Amino acid sequence: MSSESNKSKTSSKAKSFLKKSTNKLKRSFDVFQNKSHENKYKTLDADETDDEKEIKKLRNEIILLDSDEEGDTKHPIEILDDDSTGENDNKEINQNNELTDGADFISLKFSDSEASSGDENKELDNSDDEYSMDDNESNINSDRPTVLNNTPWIKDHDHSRQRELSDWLTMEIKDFIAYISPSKQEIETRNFAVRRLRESITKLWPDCEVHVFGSYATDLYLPGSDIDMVIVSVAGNYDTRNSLYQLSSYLKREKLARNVEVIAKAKVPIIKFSETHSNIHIDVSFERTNGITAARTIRTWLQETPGLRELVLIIKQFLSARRLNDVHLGGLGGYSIICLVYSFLKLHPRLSTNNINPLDNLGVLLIEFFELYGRNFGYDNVAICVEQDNVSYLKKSLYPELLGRNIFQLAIQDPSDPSNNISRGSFNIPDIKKAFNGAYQLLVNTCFDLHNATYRDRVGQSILGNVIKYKGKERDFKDERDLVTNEALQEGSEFNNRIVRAKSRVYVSDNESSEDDEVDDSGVDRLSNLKRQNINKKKKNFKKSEIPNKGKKVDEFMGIVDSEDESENQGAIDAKKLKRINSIDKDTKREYWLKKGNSLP
Ligand SMILES: Nc1ncnc2c1ncn2[C@@H]1O[C@H](COP(=O)(O)OP(=O)(O)OP(=O)(O)O)[C@@H](O)[C@H]1O
Ligand SMILES: [Mg+2]
Repeated sequence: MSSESNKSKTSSKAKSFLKKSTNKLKRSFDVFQNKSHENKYKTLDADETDDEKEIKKLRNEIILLDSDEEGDTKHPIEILDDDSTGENDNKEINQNNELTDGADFISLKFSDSEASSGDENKELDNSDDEYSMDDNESNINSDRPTVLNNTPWIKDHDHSRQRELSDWLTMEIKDFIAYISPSKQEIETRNFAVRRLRESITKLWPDCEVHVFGSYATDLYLPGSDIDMVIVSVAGNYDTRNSLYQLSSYLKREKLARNVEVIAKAKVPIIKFSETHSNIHIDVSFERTNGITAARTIRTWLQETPGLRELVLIIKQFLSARRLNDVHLGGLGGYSIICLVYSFLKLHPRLSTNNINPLDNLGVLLIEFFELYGRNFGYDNVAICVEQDNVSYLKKSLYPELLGRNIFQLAIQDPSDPSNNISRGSFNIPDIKKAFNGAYQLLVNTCFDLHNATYRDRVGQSILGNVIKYKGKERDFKDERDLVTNEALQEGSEFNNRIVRAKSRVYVSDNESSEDDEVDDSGVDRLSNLKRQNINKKKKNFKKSEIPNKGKKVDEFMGIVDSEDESENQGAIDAKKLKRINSIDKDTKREYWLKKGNSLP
């Protein structure tokens, strides 16, 4: 057969594949374009439970944050305190605050009367809108004070001569990301804080390991983001109230922490504090490895999904500026934001068919993100699944474990625990949805206005300014991530590599392998296995039927290695964690072999 006909065969195959996958994706998106879909969000407020009403009430009593105050840098970029003289520091948000009086375009105290304002934007409103744009929002009305001070990222970065507004927006997004990305000094400060805490905590508890997860370990942090740390040990015995209080006293005594708070009664008990040198907020949890696993997954997503970091940081800043990112107040946490953006990008028909380049189309993608989650997403019908190789939408009704008390609750299935809804705490979906819809309209309106403006009027304008609402300290505009290593990111990646190497050495004989065995082959999961084993040891005697009966390398699989095997395994698995696992005490080993022996017929 000629190479020509081969070529045409391949290209028709490729076309048919493209068509099939586009159709599949179109179907996925059809969920949101159901013509008969009835907008039920108008009545969302009425569905609030008493708890939610109470928390809403509380939200209006949030103390204003003062980012300059010693010991509090949690949200240096909060917009709540708009008063540069500092006169209003630490006052409660009251009816005059910009968040409650609707001066921000997301009115947190949304009422029917507010909904009917905004006539000037009527033609852009759709009939379902609960949101109407405030007159003050337009970026380009010359009667208003310049927004230049609030948009430092456009300084010396003028894109006003771009013909396509979407290109301008893409460039502005990139400028903002460079502006908000960490400087060398910020990375060093975070590294130092982690090192200092790790060294001190392992002095107190020599048998523990201190890991970093969350946004610092994934490079998805804003200047004010906290650092999430977890203490893990082979024995798994640090998840007690006693440990919580022991560590919090130690941190205070050693002057490692300020503003220490012990949250003992939560589902995940933690200690919260500010690290004394850096003032960075730290959350320490105990004996939970799922955050480390999640960080590993997110790093992989970032590597394979261009545009993810940019959009996540924009959405994070957007929600943080409106105080809609705090899960304790029903907001959307960092992990949920990542999953929303990731699933959006993976399921975007034009991205998954390689029809457009995400980095060249960040502007359009941002608008589409706001459109999807602000207007079209069927929160009541659709759950999001971000499993490896299976990013998809699920029919919510088939997953009762993901349903919350409210049918409009956002549902994101946790890839490492399918029964966990990552966004279960985010009960304030009505305001989040309004905010996204507001951002959509604001961006569309601003682009429309700028499109019709003269080039002279465009100079010095920003498309993103009112969406971003950045009011933090002036930054140096330097993304210096390539000048200094983020040690948490590096440790995480090294850990990944070790897992890949370890995977190739781990096997169980075919006829004896079980599903459980095959998933649990990472260092972290070995640790979990071992912990589970220890817990079992404490709780019950093994019945014969429950005793593991694995293939010849099951000991390696379980992280339990006899001394003669050690040299071989040590070469492949030089991880500190695994060394620790390998050096578990002889009683555990004996117990394990005993059980193994008992299982023999
Ligand atoms: N509801 C949840 N279910 C399971 N794991 C969660 C949940 N919320 C948080 N986590 C874990 O905690 C980590 C940190 O969560 P967090 O919400 O602080 O996000 P983050 O990426 O660190 O964002 P930020 O920069 O705002 O702190 C997540 O990466 C995830 O591993
Ligand atoms: Mg965090």
